[in-house]
Amino acid sequence: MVPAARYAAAMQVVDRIRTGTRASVALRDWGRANRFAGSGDRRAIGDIVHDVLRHWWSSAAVGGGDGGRLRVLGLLRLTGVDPASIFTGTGHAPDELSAEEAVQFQGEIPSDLPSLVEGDLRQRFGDDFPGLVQAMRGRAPLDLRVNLLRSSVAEAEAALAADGITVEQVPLCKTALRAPAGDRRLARSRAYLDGLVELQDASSQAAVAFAEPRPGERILDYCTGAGGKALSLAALSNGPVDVHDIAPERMRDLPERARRAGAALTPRGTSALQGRHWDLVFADAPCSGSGSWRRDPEGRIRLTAEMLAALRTAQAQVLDVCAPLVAPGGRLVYATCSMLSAENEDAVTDFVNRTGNWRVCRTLSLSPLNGGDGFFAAWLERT
Ligand SMILES: C[S@@+](CC[C@H](N)C(=O)[O-])C[C@H]1O[C@@H](n2cnc3c(N)ncnc32)[C@H](O)[C@@H]1O
Repeated sequence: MVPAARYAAAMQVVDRIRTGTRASVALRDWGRANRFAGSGDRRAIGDIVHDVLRHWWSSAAVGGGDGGRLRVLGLLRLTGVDPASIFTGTGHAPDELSAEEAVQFQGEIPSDLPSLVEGDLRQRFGDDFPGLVQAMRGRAPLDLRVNLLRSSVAEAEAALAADGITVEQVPLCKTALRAPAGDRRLARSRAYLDGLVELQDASSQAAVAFAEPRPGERILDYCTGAGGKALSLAALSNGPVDVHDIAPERMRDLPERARRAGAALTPRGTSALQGRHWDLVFADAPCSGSGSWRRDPEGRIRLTAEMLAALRTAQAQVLDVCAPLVAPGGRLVYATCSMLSAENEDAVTDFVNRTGNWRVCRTLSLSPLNGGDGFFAAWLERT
């Protein structure tokens, strides 16, 4: 497919997303209905669609409407691509621009953050808010975590270099390496297949390092999910980690991941937690994911006030259930990949006020302005 035809396809997909279809479903359906398109075409169309999602409101404003065609027009203008080179009307390219569509947008460009959270972020970031908005429109970097159970940072760098993958260290965390975005050799590289490196954003790594998992400690990852943090906890503590999730099926790939990483992870059902204690309980709570909206840009257009309220309830539950699991003298580290006060500082302040015998010792607050995803962590101890 020529580039203009890919943009035309992206317009169709965006039209479906706009009416509520998940982006992954709309892209999959488009691929099934257009079998002539190769994997390179499908990837390129997906990239355009995700760029539109990252510019959801600004592309509509600058393009002059909220349909797929005008959002793609807006995206081209915002990213400095001449629309006339795409809207040619030839072959499978989009039709030429009408006189009305050719009129340039004059006015203030919206932030591409949902109005539900924009005020909070504007207040939090102050003078840095415009920089945050710009950063959130970009694509997320491709970060790796060196698995200290299998390799040193230098050895991992050398193994990646042997497969032609050049990485750079990320200042956010000593185990974090950044690979060129979209480097598809990674999944076949020896460093990855042998468990020397894992895919993990540098801020996630920094949140685990913030919890200071130490050798010999009893550690529970209470919201394990796919297990990225659990593997990281095991590597930093050089010891076993107990893993739990309210939806255990989310941990189904973990035994294989743990085997590859050389990590000792022990699944614990909810009933098996009663009456037991851990020196470190790590609670990577369900959240809006606002810190990773570059990676999952659809999240920003789907978030509703009801979802946020439900997440706040779940976060409070997670904190309340985790508190009694912490051994005397131990710590509870609450983490989210969110940048919203409601899910972060407010959630831990409410917990401290509710329980009366916990305090916040310190917090970590990261955003894309620090170079990785947005992330929050709070170190909580009993008073
Ligand atoms: C942010 S994700 C965890 C991501 C994971 N730690 C990782 O590093 O890939 C949150 C997880 O919390 C789980 N969860 C939600 N509510 C929970 C609860 N009340 N108790 C325990 N886990 C819960 C979800 O099933 C989900 O897997």
